[in-house]
Amino acid sequence: MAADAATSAVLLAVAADTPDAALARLQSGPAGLTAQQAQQRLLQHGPNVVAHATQRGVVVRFLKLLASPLSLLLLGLAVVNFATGEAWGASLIALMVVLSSLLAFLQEHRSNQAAEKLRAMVRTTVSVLRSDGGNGGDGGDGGDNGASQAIDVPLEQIVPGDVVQLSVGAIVPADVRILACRDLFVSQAALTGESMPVEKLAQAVPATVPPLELGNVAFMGCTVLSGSATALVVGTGANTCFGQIADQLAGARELTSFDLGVNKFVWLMIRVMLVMVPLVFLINGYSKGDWLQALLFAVAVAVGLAPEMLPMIVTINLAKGALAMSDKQVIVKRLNAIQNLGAMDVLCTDKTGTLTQDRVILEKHVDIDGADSARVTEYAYLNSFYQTGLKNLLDVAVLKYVDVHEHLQADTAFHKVDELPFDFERRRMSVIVQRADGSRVLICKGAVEEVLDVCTQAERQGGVISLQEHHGMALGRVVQDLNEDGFRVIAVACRELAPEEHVFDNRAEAGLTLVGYIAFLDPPKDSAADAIRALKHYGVAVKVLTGDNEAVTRNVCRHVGLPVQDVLHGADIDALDEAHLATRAVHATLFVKLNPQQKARVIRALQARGHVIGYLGDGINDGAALKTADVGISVDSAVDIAKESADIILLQKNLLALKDGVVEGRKVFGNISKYIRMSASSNFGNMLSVLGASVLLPFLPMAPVQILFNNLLYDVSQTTLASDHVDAEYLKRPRRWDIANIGRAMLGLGPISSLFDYATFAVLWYACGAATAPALFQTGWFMESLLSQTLVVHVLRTARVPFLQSRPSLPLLMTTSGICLLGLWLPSSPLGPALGFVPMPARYWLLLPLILAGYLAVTQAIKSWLSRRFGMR
Ligand SMILES: Nc1ncnc2c1ncn2[C@@H]1O[C@H](COP(=O)(O)OP(=O)(O)OP(=O)(O)O)[C@@H](O)[C@H]1O
Ligand SMILES: [Mg+2]
Repeated sequence: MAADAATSAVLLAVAADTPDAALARLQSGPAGLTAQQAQQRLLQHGPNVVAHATQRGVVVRFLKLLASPLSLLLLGLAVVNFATGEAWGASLIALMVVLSSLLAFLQEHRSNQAAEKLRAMVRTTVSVLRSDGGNGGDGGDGGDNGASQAIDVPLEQIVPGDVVQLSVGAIVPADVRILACRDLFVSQAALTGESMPVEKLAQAVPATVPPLELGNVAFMGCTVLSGSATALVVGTGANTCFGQIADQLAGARELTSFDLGVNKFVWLMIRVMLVMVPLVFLINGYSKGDWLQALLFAVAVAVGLAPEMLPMIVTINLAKGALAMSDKQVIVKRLNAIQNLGAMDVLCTDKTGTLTQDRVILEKHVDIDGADSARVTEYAYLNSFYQTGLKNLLDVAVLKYVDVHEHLQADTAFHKVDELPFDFERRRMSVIVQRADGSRVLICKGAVEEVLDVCTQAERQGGVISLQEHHGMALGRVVQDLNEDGFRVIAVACRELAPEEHVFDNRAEAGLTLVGYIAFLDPPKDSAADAIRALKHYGVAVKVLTGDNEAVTRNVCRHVGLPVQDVLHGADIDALDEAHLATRAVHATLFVKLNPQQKARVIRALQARGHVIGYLGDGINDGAALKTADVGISVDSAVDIAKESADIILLQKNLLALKDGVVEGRKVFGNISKYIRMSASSNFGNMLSVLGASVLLPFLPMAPVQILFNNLLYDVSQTTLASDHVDAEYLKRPRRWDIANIGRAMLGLGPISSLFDYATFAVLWYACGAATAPALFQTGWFMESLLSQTLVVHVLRTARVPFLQSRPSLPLLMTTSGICLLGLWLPSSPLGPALGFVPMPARYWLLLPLILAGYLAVTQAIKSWLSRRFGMR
């Protein structure tokens, strides 16, 4: 709270200063800081990031992994071992914990670095003034009147005192005091949820209002909607209004269904452990009378059940996936988004630039009867030329009319008075310009319906007619015809202003005279049709969410082969409650005339129906949708706010790259689920065996250290699973966490492994004379258990026939066979006696292959049945 008060105090003080005084207060100057000063302040204030998680030292991060509940539990069990004099057991457990934490740490470190490198490729920068430091630069006032230059600096390296330049589409990089600006409008939606643009000015304001209402301060995380500004950085990182909210939210990052599933699985294992372990302890204690050995045995069983490798397996897989995706020009900003990409079954996308090309051409300029009109182009040109908001593709296309510029002498014969920037509710924008003779005109352009709303009359054949009298139908027909021919249409209107009119806000857009329409060709992208087909093939439905109107969007959909089933309008959406919206949204493929909040609401409605939603967009109006979706996808050329909100960035604006990303996401998911299914079934099987053996045998079925060793070796064999191949059929459908299949694997396959364990017990007891030789029994079961678990990986990793129809990756083949050989060699190795192993008789060696072969064959049969019956993989 102290930081809160201090932060606001500085902001309030600076807001009340004149621009010069503000600069002085922060020991800066109009030319900005020198590079050296910036460097110093970066050390002093730290980087401009709100979450500190990534800043921790290496040691701290490692210790944090060691201190996970699971590791602590295991270390506790090691202490139990140690206290009872079982140094071997204690050190084995400790070794396992350190090994799994170390592997997890190294993987995390490597993947963090890789992810950082990838993130750097799409890093957002801000333009900062740096003085050349001619006047030396320790402390004192910055390079006051020295020369300065603007350089692009990553957002993280901004420091208090920096002078930054803001332009349209930029994210405000920190809490800043506006020093100078032109028609600056920002959206504070990220902070206040309020989506209407707020105008910011450079004048000093008294320090009485709540900070968020300061008219000359722009806050970190806000977006510049129009205009431009030079601003002084006041607070960075956690010392910003946004940083303080983010601090409260830290750790509350929404978990994906996959994260939740993994957590549930871990807890299931822990709960099973809590029931099993006391049971095993009591049975063995009573039946054998040696309570100490019973305790150690129970502890070892507990360790065997603990899924200590899971976090590492997940991280390795994600990191590998991110790297594979970067080869396909897909940059992953948030690793967890990878699973969602694989699970995504609906892709929502905006239209302009995604389904259509980045090239919009002004084709027609007509009056209200559809006859060519030069006046329309002239007015449209003045509007695009003088507006300071984002010059989107439409404006760019208008400004291509260079001869209009010369003919009008747009920059000398006119003088800009004011502007009313575009927003997604009004869907129009106006500029007010003054002619040489002093007369002023307001020129408005925007979506046809929205412009007509504010028109009362129209120009026709040199005269003006009232719109009430004019037949509304005929007016619409010109536009409708153009729309049906695939043109995007923008209406242009104007109003001559009375000399006494001086204050301009959105209310000035009333009583306008419609001048005519400009029509653009917005050609569909060649690759879009292929991509939509490919996504459909992979089980991903595509829906279009656009701010544009129905006719134009239908036309684009037709061209890219997207069948339109049902259309929902922004206005319809507002009228529906959550439940009805969800029902309608599932069937609709087209959502038109949406504002940014409606885009997000449609996504929430689909999510409520259990869909996993991807959203692809690149505009200021896509920020909310990108954050709401399970996986937000943007492109490198998008506005900053879209890039910052997205989880995944496509370096090429090509939907086909997205298909590759989806497949890669499913691979990652596939390999993680393999591990989970295998450990669920083998743990369950082991439990059944241990319980039975505890009841039946007069001695322990396996020595505690042997269980620990077995577990360690099996874990090592699994570390290469991330490299494994995934079958083509698996990749065909969206894959999401499926607890039922894990349950089936556990109950269907676990008992089979137990059955063959009992067969081994019989062989050892009756054929190998183990009834009187506990060490022989224990050695025999150790080998069978390790080999069967490790070999069955090859059966369970695929739904097909292993090796013949589906090959494992080389690394997986190497680790699994390496561990098997090690297991076979161990009893006769120098380490053997220390672990309580003895040499096995010839009969065992004859029967072991039969048991293993039988086990693998039966498992293969049951697995095939399960996958046919339940589509389980
Ligand atoms: N620069 C502009 N000048 C005038 N009108 C505009 C301008 N930009 C957009 N509009 C109007 O506002 C409508 C909504 O714009 P918005 O940005 O929400 O959607 P869009 O870019 O057309 O579609 P999408 O959401 O698919 O990107 C546009 O269809 C257009 O009619
Ligand atoms: Mg857009």
